[in-house]
Parts: sequence; structure tokens; C-alpha cells
Amino acid sequence: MPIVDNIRAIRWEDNQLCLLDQRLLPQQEIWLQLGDYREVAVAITQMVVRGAPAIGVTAAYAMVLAVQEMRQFSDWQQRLAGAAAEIKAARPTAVNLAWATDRQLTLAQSESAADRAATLLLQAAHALLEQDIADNQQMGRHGAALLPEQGGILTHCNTGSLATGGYGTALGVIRAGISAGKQLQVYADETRPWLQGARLTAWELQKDGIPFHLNVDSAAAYLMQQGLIQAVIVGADRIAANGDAANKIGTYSLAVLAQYHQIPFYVAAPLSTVDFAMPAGEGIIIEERPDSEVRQCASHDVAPEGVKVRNPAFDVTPAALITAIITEKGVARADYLHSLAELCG
Ligand SMILES: CSC[C@@H](O)[C@@H](O)C(=O)COP(=O)(O)O
Repeated sequence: MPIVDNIRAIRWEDNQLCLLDQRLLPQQEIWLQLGDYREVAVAITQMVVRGAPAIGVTAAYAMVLAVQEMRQFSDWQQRLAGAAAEIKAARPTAVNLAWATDRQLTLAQSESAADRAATLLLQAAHALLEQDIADNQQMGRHGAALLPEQGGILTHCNTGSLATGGYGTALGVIRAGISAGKQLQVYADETRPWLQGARLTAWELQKDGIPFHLNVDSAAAYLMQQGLIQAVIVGADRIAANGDAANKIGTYSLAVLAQYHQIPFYVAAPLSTVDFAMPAGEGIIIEERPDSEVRQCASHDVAPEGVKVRNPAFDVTPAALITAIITEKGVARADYLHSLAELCG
């Protein structure tokens, strides 16, 4: 069954950035039109758009809006550097945010004429979006070969078209596996507290007609014990040079469980998610999100008022628990330090 993935959540129209508001899915499909880079930074912080590659593409367009605003000033390059710092501060963990913003800043700084820089940055943002989709499809081809011909695949958070330019990383691998004729049954973790799995992954899988069950996060061990899971595949927000991978909170627990049950545990991410400047996972900044996300469920209070909360949005899975890292250039295996560097060429 070939998968017709036609979900695109980031568009550039009438010189504005249009984002499908992921906070409202699946109940409402509302597009926001943003014409100011500051609004885009807020949209990233507030999760209108989320998922590491999608945040990267969004930041590239935010830089277009910023250069368009700054080009009237003689010190436009300096002002643009300030805007870049504001955009990068929107969320700390996904490296794609800083990676895409810095790429755009470097490009702008290589050009002395502001108007020309604005044109170049827009072209670069479009190219980044298209490249991300192509990379994900390539990643899908590499990763699909690792999946069993049939069986259950557990995934966490949302790593699909909504989390990227299109097609997805871990979900892209699943899409490619199904397209290649594999009989896969997806198990989608609901992914408390923000419910990316229940709200977004379930929406994408249903649209594509991919067979799946939605399960609570704490069912993972039981599903593995029952022999229902043949592989776990997740995305990543930042991969350290040694292969330690930061991803949505709960990923580390899945990797520990997968090792106990002797199930392969795969991470699928573009090479832009690898932070070669970060030697190991312990240096990765883990975002702490608002208490209300834990105290509430679907905007309803569930915990007593005033309780203290911990809400780390990500955790780091040690490289030793990762069977392989699937990238657009091929599959890396331990020793990741060399294997990832080799893929980068
Ligand atoms: C292709 S997406 C990979 C990761 O970005 C994804 O798994 C994830 O953790 C997203 O977290 P989010 O907080 O929704 O931005």
C-alpha cells in the first residue's frame, strides 16, 4: 500500500508564514498567518509548531521576516543577529532551531546588500523545507529495510509530517515500511503531558490509513511482554557526537524496556539533528515546560491546586541502548562517534 502523505503544516504565502496550529489538532484545523519574526518565536515556544525539523524550517522563515524588517536600517546585519538570538531562545533542546537560524544568519552576513540578503534567505528557507522532505523520504528508505516484514512497531511522540517539513522521521520510516508492503501494526504512545501521540500521530496515521492502536505510555512494558512489539522507533531533538539522543520525555524508559525485552530500538533523525559540538548527552539542555501541562489533562485540572510539579519535556537515551541511528545518508551503528562522522563525509 503506497502511502499518500499530503500533510504540510508549514507554508509561505503572501509574504507571510502560515502555520497549522498544532495546539488545536485534531479537533480544529486552523492556520495562523505570521508576519513578524517575534510572533514566530512565540509560536515555537507555545507549540503552535513543534518537532525538531519543523522548528528548524520555521526558524529559517522567521529569519526571512526578520531581514525584511531590518533591511531599512544601515546596521541591519547587527539587528538581524539580535533577532537570531531571540528566535534561538524560543526553545532550548532541539538543535535544529539554532542550526537553521545560524545558517540563515551566516548567509545574510555573506551579503552586503540587505535586499539581496532578503531574497537569498527566502530561497534558502524554501530549499530547507524541500530538502527536509527529501531527506525524510531517503531516511524512510534506509530505515524501512530494518523493520520486520510484519509485526508491531512502537513509537513515541509525533515524528511525522507535522514534526518536519513533511513525511516525517520515525513516522517516515514507518510510512516507507508500509509503502514497501510490510504488514506493520503501529502502537502509538499517547505521550503525556502534551499528548503529541494521541492528538497528532493518531491524526496522521488515521489520515494515511495505517493500522494502529493508541496506548497510554505506561502500557509499553506490558505490550512488549505480550510479544506485540517487534521494534521501537523514535525521533530525536539533539544527538550528541557519541550517539546519546535527546527526545521526548519517556523515550529513555522505552529504550531500557526494549533492551530488557531484547527488542531493537531505533532513532531516526536527519544529520542536522546531530550536534557534533556536544560530546555527550549530559551537556544537552533539557527544557522544563509549564506546570499546568502536568496538573491538567486536556485543559481540565486533574491534580490538587498548588501541587509541586516536575515537567521535563525531554530525556536523553544513552547511545549504548540504541540499536542504530537512521539518517538520510544511511544507518549509523556503535561506535557512533565514528559512524555518524563518516556519514557526514
Ligand atoms: C521528527 S521529530 C523528533 C522530535 O522532535 C520529537 O520526537 C519530539 O520529541 C518533539 O517534541 P516537541 O516537544 O513536540 O517539540
